[in-house]
Amino acid sequence: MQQKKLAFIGAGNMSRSIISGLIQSGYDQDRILASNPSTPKLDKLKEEFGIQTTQSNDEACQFADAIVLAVKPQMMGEMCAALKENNDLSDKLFLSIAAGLPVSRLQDMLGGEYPVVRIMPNTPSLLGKGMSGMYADEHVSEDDRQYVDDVMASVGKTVWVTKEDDINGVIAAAGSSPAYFFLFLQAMQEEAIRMGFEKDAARVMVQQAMLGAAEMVCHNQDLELSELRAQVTSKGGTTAAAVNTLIDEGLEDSVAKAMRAAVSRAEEMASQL
Ligand SMILES: NC(=O)C1=CN([C@@H]2O[C@H](COP(=O)(O)OP(=O)(O)OC[C@H]3O[C@@H](n4cnc5c(N)ncnc54)[C@H](OP(=O)(O)O)[C@@H]3O)[C@@H](O)[C@H]2O)C=CC1
Ligand SMILES: O=C(O)[C@@H]1CCC=N1
Repeated sequence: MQQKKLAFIGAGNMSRSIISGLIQSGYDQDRILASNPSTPKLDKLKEEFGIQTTQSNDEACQFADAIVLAVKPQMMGEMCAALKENNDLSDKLFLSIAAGLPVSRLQDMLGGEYPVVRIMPNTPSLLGKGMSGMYADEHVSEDDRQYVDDVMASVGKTVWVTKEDDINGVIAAAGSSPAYFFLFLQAMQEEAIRMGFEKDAARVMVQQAMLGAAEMVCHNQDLELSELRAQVTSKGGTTAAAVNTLIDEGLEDSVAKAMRAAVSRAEEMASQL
């Protein structure tokens, strides 16, 4: 992989996930820098991954060939305004991981038609198990697309979308979705505790079941998900009783509604920011 000097502006959860994955895959730590207004997260990143850190976004900008815009969408306007005021942004490649902010809006904020790749990653990038959807328009060169793909592929799987709006679908299916699974596990753990298990035992059971189920899915690409489910479900047995309850209680409809809510919220953010 090309090892551009890469700066992360905003050293929160998502930057940490990507940086961790990058270091594990051998990216040169001296070519990664993170900036953040407060120091505790920076100190942790420096200690754990040996990367450079600063409290100055301008310093980060001057260091970098490529800049990951990793602040909350609501902070992006103010942060970019200061960046363009104090720095020459020509020759920079921007990678935005912000939900709900289109490339054109980011270019407005940065004050020029700079190359911006929109990325929708997720936090399992921390373990190299991320899923990132990406979009780039004609301002981004083939080389830069390849670089961004290499960066995100080093922390998980990547997919490119050709219509920018499809990034919102990626948010619903992959960016936000780890939280859906955590909620499901949380509900299961709580019920196992009510059934009398210790908290730790309840957690081990549900997490190992989910890990096993995820591995089954990944290792059986030729089988439909419904077939994997059928293999667990004995006729008239316990699984059928449980799964039919989930279906009768409207699980599938709830999941569909939740995913559509994520898309709607991304659209709403795009119109508000
Ligand atoms: N978390 C997730 O699963 C995903 C998040 N995203 C996107 O990633 C982006 C970051 O989210 P996430 O990491 O969760 O958020 P966090 O709140 O964890 O991180 C944001 C960081 O930005 C810092 N910050 C605030 N203002 C500035 C500024 N002016 N200059 C530099 N840094 C600043 C904050 O510092 P401090 O805390 O010190 O104020 C904080 O450390 C968002 O745009 C989100 O949409 C995308 C996909 C998944
Ligand atoms: O909740 C959010 O808005 C961000 C985007 C996807 C995951 N976290």
